[in-house]
Amino acid sequence: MHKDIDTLIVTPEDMGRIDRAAALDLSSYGLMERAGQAVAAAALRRFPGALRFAVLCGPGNNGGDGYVAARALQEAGAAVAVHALGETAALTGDAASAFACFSGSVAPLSAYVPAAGDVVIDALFGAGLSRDVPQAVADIIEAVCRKAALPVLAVDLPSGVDGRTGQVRGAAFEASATVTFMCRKPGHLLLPGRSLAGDLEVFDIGIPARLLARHADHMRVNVPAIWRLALPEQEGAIHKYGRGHLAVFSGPATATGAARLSAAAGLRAGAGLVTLLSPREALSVNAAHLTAAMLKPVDGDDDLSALLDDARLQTFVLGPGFGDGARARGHVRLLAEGGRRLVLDADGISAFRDDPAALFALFSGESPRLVLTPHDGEFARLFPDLAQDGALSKIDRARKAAARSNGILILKGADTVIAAPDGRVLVNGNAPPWLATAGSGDVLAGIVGAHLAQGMPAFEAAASAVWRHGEAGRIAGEGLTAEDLPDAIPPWPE
Ligand SMILES: NC(=O)C1=CN([C@@H]2O[C@H](COP(=O)(O)OP(=O)(O)OC[C@H]3O[C@@H](n4cnc5c(N)ncnc54)[C@H](O)[C@@H]3O)[C@@H](O)[C@H]2O)[C@H](O)CC1
Ligand SMILES: [K+]
Repeated sequence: MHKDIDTLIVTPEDMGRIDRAAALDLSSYGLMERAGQAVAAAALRRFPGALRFAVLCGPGNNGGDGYVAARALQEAGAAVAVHALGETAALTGDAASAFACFSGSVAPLSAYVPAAGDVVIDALFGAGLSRDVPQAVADIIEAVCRKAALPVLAVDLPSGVDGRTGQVRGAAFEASATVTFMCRKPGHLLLPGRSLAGDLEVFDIGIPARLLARHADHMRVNVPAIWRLALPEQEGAIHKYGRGHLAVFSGPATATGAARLSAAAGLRAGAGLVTLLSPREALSVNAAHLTAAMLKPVDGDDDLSALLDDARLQTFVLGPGFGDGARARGHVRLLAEGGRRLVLDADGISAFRDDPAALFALFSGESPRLVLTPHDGEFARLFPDLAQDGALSKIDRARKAAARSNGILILKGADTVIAAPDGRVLVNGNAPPWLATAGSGDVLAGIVGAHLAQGMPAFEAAASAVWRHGEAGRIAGEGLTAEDLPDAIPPWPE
């Protein structure tokens, strides 16, 4: 994976480790000073019309950033009201130093009365939030966000958002913007944290990149730089078999549309050839709607076995509109035993709900050639224990599921997570909300299949497919239907 730190995602726990390591070489108060100054600068830049900045400071270093910001705002000539949660005498370390440098008055949090023209600087809790927010904080959040509807600038994270999971602990501010330091945290990217954070600014407070790289896990934002080197060759006229042959299983005559969407997306995403494998009873309905894709009859395992004699057929999509669970299981077994690469989606996933271990056993023990594309409901069918474990973030769930299945997980949603068995994880961020429409997943499965067919490694094939799918959603625009998506799949990024 590429080495840039701008795409790194760092858990609050790892960030704490990084801070401590940085404090060996640098002044940790210096880091806080830069953090607080950056918050003040963002506040002045974003809210030039503010009548007053209400800086709400918590008991830890997030509060410390708040005191630095309050001082900087005051020095800039802005009106500032500072309110503290808990006793300021109990502040320790850098937060105590920041408080000592602030010369204005500090009132209790409970005394804050939101006023029109206020901009709230939320420095109550950041990376150190360890439990649900106290009732007094929930009340202030209600007063600020719901009753007074004031703009909020959050320091590091909106208070109440768990930086590790993006989940709300009791209540959370809804910020117009958030200033965080060095790297994004999972809570900035996973929902609902992502929408509560508003516009995110990542400010460099001077922690050396080598420390970030040394302590960070293998979590990143899904950007083209990560998989660009794994893109298929684009040069010259490549023979259509050279661009790979993708096969997509169709459902019965009453449910063929989903597979055709996958097939159309596969062609647009660059597969040289796409063949729809259709039950005989659905051949005519499929034939009536296909132009560029080819069509072959497959009813049972015997038909499929015969087809697998063709070594050019290496990549399959099974699941969209497929229906029949028993048939799906039989086909998946043949494909696995035949060493094929498989995108398993929708009904293909559900087919293994009674015995997920049987699926994982089929694809165990070698480099991943299974890509699973569940939404949350399908995920719970294969990984019920992970789905129910409230302590896990979406990143944790995808990662554990990838390790267990020896497959690439695309755990779908507006904050899709892509995970590999070796621990690599990407969080996707380019999907517009209107991409969540019927058939959208079928298109994604087809793009993943096309990338696999072109020889990309499974993780990179999946990540780039999720990204192109998101771009297609943007290009097709609001109000799109899934039928619009294949034509909107963009070329590979430069
Ligand atoms: N490199 C950086 O990112 C830097 C970040 N800085 C800021 O420091 C905070 C993290 O500070 P920390 O003291 O670890 O945590 P918090 O201030 O978020 O809160 C800890 C504090 O609050 C108590 N607490 C936790 N949860 C609750 C709760 N639900 N109810 C009541 N009290 C709670 C806990 O016991 C502690 O006392 C980071 O976010 C940045 O803003 C630094 O400026 C340096 C560089
Ligand atoms: K905060």
